[in-house]
Parts: sequence; structure tokens; C-alpha cells
Amino acid sequence: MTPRLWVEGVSAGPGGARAVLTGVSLEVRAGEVVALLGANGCGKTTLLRTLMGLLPERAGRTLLDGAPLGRGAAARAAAGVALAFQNPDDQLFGATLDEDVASGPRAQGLREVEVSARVTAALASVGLQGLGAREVEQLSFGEKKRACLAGVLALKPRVLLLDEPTAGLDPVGEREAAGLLRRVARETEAAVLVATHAVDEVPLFADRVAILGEGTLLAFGPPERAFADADLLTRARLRPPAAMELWERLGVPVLPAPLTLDAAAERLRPLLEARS
Ligand SMILES: Nc1ncnc2c1ncn2[C@@H]1O[C@H](COP(=O)(O)OP(=O)(O)OP(=O)(O)O)[C@@H](O)[C@H]1O
Repeated sequence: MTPRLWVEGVSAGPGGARAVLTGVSLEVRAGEVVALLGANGCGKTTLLRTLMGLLPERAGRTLLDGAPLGRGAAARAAAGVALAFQNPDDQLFGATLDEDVASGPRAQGLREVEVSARVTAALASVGLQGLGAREVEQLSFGEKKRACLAGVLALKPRVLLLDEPTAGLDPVGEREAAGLLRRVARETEAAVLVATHAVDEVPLFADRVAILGEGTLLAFGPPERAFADADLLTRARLRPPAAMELWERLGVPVLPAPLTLDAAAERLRPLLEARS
């Protein structure tokens, strides 16, 4: 099946600087969530901005449902690509939350009744219902991060690029966001690519994981495979999810290691019960 988003040998870099990333190839299927991991400065934001058309591809190409995407952010937005920025102040410009989230659907030329329905649904899905009249400037940082997510959800994009959407959220909010990402991908059939440092949450929301490092893509596959190579993770300045690390530190011989705390608990419980 043709993937919704197909990144083929893309090299990317900001401004006049040399390419930060070379020859990155990955794909995101419709309804799938792919987590983009890597150390600070490895090029996650650069890749997302390039896919959005805010930076030119220095080599390679990007396809949507098998057709090459046009150049530039306007062409890519019109094709259904949307990016939620890492820094909310780069994205939010409406006076109130309602106005901000409405601006995207309004620019798509939708009727006001549909715009209003999209705003209500988007704010509810990120847990900001009832705050629509609040001034954007008054929102807390975590609320601004949710507002950024609401803004792109309201666009109903075919490809959703999210730059560290959970950074700055409280721990419960971080878990809720993981569930939300999975639900959004499944329900809207969007291809979702998420740059993140939240390794413990990644197995909760990502179908596949792309690891960036050393100026390129070091691994791409399901979480249990992408996190399996300890040397590769060290080179990428990453660590596996805590549940997997615990398994390794305890030296549990039963592999594969669990990826989540729930999975670890389920596997350890019978062992502990057998001892008591
Ligand atoms: N306008 C620019 N000119 C020159 N270099 C830049 C510019 N913008 C970013 N860079 C550099 O490009 C590299 C990649 O930055 P990028 O923001 O893509 O990293 P990142 O993986 O998103 O990092 P983080 O996890 O810290 O958000 C960094 O070394 C950064 O300093």
C-alpha cells in the first residue's frame, strides 16, 4: 500500500548552513503515528520544517499518497500538511483561543457554522473546552501547547507534523496527549509524525519509531526493534523506555523486554506471586 507520507532520501538544513540531515528516508501510513527521536540539535525540527515546506529540501523528495508534494508551505498546507510548532509563540497569533483555533479552518474557506464546530471539537479533544474566550497571552505554557495542537487538529490535515507536542505538559497531560495522538491518527486517518523526547510515552502512542543521529536516520521500525540496539541508542544519545531499562538492569532473561510499565507489571506479577 502506498504510504500517506513518503520521505525519500531527503537532506535538510536551515539557512546557509550545511545540511544537518542527509539522506533521510521514512514513511508514515494513513492512520499511523511515527515518533521522531534524537538528541537536542540532531535535526528533528529541521526535518519537520522541511516536510512542511518552510525549508527547501536540499536533496530527495517528499510524496503524499504517491504524488510529489509541491514546494513551499502554502502548497503543502493546501495539500493537507500541517505543522504544530515547538514554540507556541511561533504559532499562536489570535487574540483569543477561539479566534486562534478558528483562523485555520476560516482560511480554508469553511462556513462559520463549520468553523465553529471544528473549534469546539478541537478544544474539547485537547482538554481546553470552556477556555475559548480566554486571551492567548493569558494562557499558561501547557495550555498554549494544547492550543497549538487544537489549531492543527481543526484543520483536519492528511499529514500532521507535531514538534514536541507534550513538552511542558504536566505528567497526566503527557499521558493524555499520548492517547489523543493515537486516537486522532486512527479516527482521521492522518499520517502523524511526532518529534519528541518523551521516550517513556513513545510506546503508548507510536506504531513506529525513527531515530535520528550522526546527521542521518539511524533506525526506523516498531518500538521493540528501534529500541533494541543499545549501542545505537548510545550513539544517538538516547535511552530506551524505563520499562525496558528496568528489564535490562534486572537481567531478566525473558525477552523481548516490555516497552511499557503496564507490560512490565503484567510480566513481573506472576514471578513475584510465585515467590510469595
Ligand atoms: N537558522 C539556523 N542557522 C544555522 N543553524 C541552525 C539554524 N537553525 C537551527 N540550526 C542548527 O541546526 C541543528 C538542528 O537543529 P534542530 O532545531 O533541527 O534540532 P532538534 O533535533 O529539533 O533539537 P531539540 O531537541 O533541541 O529541539 C542545530 O545544531 C541547530 O543549532
